[in-house]
Amino acid sequence: MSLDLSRVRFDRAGRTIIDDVDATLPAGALTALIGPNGAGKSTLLHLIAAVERADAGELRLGDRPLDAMRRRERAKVVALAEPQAEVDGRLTVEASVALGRTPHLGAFGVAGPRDRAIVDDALAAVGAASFARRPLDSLSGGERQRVTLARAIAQEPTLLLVDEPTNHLDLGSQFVALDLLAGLARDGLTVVAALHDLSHAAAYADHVVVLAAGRVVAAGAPADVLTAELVHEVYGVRAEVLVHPLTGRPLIAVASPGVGAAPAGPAAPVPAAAPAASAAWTPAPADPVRRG
Ligand SMILES: Nc1ncnc2c1ncn2[C@@H]1O[C@H](COP(=O)(O)OP(=O)(O)OP(=O)(O)O)[C@@H](O)[C@H]1O
Repeated sequence: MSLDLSRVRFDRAGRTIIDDVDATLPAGALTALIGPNGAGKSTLLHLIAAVERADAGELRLGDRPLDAMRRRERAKVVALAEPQAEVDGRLTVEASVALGRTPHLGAFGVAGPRDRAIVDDALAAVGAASFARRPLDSLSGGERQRVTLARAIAQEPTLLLVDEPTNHLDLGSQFVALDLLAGLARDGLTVVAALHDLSHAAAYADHVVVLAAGRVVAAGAPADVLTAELVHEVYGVRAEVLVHPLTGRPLIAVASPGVGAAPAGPAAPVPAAAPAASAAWTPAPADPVRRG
């Protein structure tokens, strides 16, 4: 089911943090929510997950307003995985992931074989089965991040919200996490991930929503939205959009305004003109990617 946000506003401490946001996050797709620090990404995820309540506007999942759902029902359909989720650190990984089943348990709160199988599958999906019996507070940041994701997956939601899913993860694990989210979207889930790495968004997202100062400044397919102009306007950095040599997806190369500029001072040589921006990157023969 798609998620539709209509004129959503949220004020906090006399400031408008989310400002008249309209967006459609498609069903069965991975939407990347991007934007600079403080843009409002986490806040928007909190409004969708009912951690906070919007001051105005409507949030609809399919044809149902989220606010019309009872708390338990909403907890069944919407899961939020965020790095700062507060869970007792003395719990084992397994017990923590089993909390994801809470909205689905009957009146006595007893987990059955199906619940346990779902927890096992979620642990396996994030590569956490080998440390399932360890207490949370013994884990590294990356291990903990995987457990947070497993808990949300075990919730079997219709809408999965993930705040910075690659936080703390090593290079290989980042791709495992993103592959997992993209796979869940292919299986029909509506997945929304707040991401900082624009190349991750370009590589994995079906849809991108760009927030800046609480407003949607662009939305659409990654190749249409993630342009050099947009990156400069929103992040204030120079960018060039290349073609990834391995995947063919957009690859956003960025540099701070100072990098590549002429050194200061009278003795500085006059720099050669910068090469014109090219739409595609052809790796040189010596490129290690090509040699492999
Ligand atoms: N409890 C609060 N009281 C006052 N302001 C808040 C509160 N929570 C968030 N804000 C402000 O709301 C704005 C949006 O914060 P939010 O965490 O949603 O941004 P973000 O896009 O997720 O940022 P980041 O990329 O840094 O995680 C920020 O300016 C933040 O300081």
